[in-house]
Amino acid sequence: ASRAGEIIRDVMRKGDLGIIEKGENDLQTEADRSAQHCIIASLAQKFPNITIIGEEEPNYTAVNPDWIANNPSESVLSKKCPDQYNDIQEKDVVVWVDPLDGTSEYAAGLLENVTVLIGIAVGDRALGGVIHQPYFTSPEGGCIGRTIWGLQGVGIGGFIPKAPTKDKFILTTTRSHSNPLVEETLKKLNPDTILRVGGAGYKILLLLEGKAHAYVFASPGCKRWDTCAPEAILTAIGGKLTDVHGNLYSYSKSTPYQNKGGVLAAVIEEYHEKCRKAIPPNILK
Ligand SMILES: Nc1ncnc2c1ncn2[C@@H]1O[C@H](COP(=O)(O)O)[C@@H](O)[C@H]1OP(=O)(O)O
Ligand SMILES: [Mg+2]
Ligand SMILES: [Mg+2]
Ligand SMILES: [Mg+2]
Repeated sequence: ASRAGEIIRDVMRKGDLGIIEKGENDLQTEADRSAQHCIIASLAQKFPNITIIGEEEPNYTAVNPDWIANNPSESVLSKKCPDQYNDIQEKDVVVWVDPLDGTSEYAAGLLENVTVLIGIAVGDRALGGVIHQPYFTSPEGGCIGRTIWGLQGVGIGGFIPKAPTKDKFILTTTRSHSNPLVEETLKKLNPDTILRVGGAGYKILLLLEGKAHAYVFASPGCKRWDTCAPEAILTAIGGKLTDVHGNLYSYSKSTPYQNKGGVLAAVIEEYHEKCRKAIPPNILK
């Protein structure tokens, strides 16, 4: 994920984004293509028998050898693998790759919103995930980029979550893909503040930082690669990511890609429940 983050920064630095319109309000850039190539080639080389599903169309040109990441995180490898994973076979693993989440914001120069998402599923369930934020700068300055990971049974790493304030009710939602359903739902939930930012990954970072209580997007639009890594990370610390009905998405290799029931996510289950109960039947329908 961090190698992909370097590629994303390189493309922006060179200035030629190579934008293609995949559909209405749906862009792809050279950074999306190259970052996906890097992640898929790196994973496929090491784990030839897993299934990898990426957002972008596969790119069959030879991969730049410089893009093959081969420097595993020692701090992650030092953790004990929970016994529940001992019998997992490579062929049972599905990796959902969103090489650049927040493409609209990347193209608009809102770079903090950009993340790289890699989610690991076994069977239906999202078990592990990585969110890399390539344009994060620490308040002390210096190091660019941060990587947050989570694995059920282990917890999360790279980040210490903060609890949100109890004095206000803050929601986060889409910046660039709103519609009347999304807006009606937000109105019904009656938050004190709505943080409209780009990317599913970035909204999960806002939840982990305690800047918002819940992520509410009552509309189709997101796909499995947007939510697999976020769901795994939230679940690893007792949080929840579901559709607006409260149902978990399947991440098996045969599942449809569209998250037709929208997104409802929170680190603290109480806030997930509060939002779920307040979504009116006409929206759920
Ligand atoms: N209508 C849509 N068309 C394409 N992608 C969408 C749409 N709605 C959401 N997404 C994807 O979900 C992410 C989160 O949505 P939003 O930023 O609107 O909250 C987007 O950054 C985008 O991912 P990506 O940028 O990887 O294509
Ligand atoms: Mg996209
Ligand atoms: Mg995305
Ligand atoms: Mg993307």
